[in-house]
Amino acid sequence: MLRNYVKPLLKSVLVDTIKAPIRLYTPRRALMYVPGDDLKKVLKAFLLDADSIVLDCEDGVALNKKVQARINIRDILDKGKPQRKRPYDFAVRINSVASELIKDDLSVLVTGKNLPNTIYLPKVENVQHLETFSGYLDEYVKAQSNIGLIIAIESAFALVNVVDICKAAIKMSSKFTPVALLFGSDDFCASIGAKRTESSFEVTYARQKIVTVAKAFNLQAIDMVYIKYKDPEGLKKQAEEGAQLGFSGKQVIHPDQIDITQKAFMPNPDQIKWAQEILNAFYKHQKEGKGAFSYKGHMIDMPTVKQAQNVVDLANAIMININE
Ligand SMILES: CC(C)(COP(=O)(O)OP(=O)(O)OC[C@H]1O[C@@H](n2cnc3c(N)ncnc32)[C@H](O)[C@@H]1OP(=O)(O)O)[C@@H](O)C(=O)NCCC(=O)NCCSC(=O)C[C@](C)(O)C(=O)O
Ligand SMILES: [Mg+2]
Repeated sequence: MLRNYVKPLLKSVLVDTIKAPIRLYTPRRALMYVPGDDLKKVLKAFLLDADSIVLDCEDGVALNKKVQARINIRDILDKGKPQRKRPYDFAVRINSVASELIKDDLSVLVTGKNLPNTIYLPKVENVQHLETFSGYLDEYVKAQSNIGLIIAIESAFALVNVVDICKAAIKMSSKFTPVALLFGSDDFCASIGAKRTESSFEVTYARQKIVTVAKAFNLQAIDMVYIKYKDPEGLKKQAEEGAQLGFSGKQVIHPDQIDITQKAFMPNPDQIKWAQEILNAFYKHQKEGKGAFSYKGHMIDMPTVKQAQNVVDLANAIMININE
């Protein structure tokens, strides 16, 4: 299993020799949606191994089940975050600012003694949406809090505004911290009138823009859903492509999608070893006052060192989760 090969490596190669402080990193390789009104699925989700569990109040829940979804989620929060062998991100997808359901969601979901780790705000179109959300959070969350915020980009207008949205999110955060940009490809395709294809070439620009902007603002980038949940080969291909594009993780809708997706976003043992060697060589050369240096015939400078640090952060975070 994946965990079995990472653990010995972490013990013998990563943790013992790493010289840099381990930075906080919450992995979100698979971000698993669970309709909040469906208690059976909600309870099952906590037995699964997804890095992030998103209890949904939005589009996975029918209009006449929204109240039930809120009640279920609040009940779970009140009992305390369910324990799992491996720590995980407990997220809630509320309804969008434009939906007018958001106040009802927040009035139930963030007014108890326990908050979710992360709020996922769908269909963020512009800076005003964030300001409205931030105002509601100030109104409902009385204590100091630092909830993570996932910002979903799901329309042409949102994509055009994404840089401003990120700039504003980082400045305005009083009760929340932006942690990720997420690509809502189904709504996005509806917004631009694209026809879906097998290769997904119609969303290439949007995917690359979201990754680029996310990384520019030091946020995670979460790739689109693969809706054919009975097609593991297709999922693997799309998940690996997402990892190659630079995404940090991917949205999933079914338990069978978790393992394939998390493997696609997990650095393999060779990559972990490579990253550790680069970091060790970097620290040695820094002490000697050298910036760029040579490693196995390759010129290594800061961008490569940062890539190596990303690999080490992810591997460490998966095994030694620092989320809570
Ligand atoms: C597709 C469905 C209906 C098939 O559900 P099913 O029950 O027919 O499937 P199954 O194969 O029979 O399920 C096997 C077992 O897994 C369970 N199960 C199955 N799914 C889940 C789940 N998600 N969470 C937890 N448990 C789940 C299910 O209850 C069953 O448990 P059992 O063996 O104990 O009886 C089901 O998988 C499901 O409801 N998935 C979530 C759908 C959803 O949330 N969609 C909205 C998110 S995507 C979106 O909004 C778009 C986006 C981003 O905004 C944009 O691109 O714009
Ligand atoms: Mg959507």
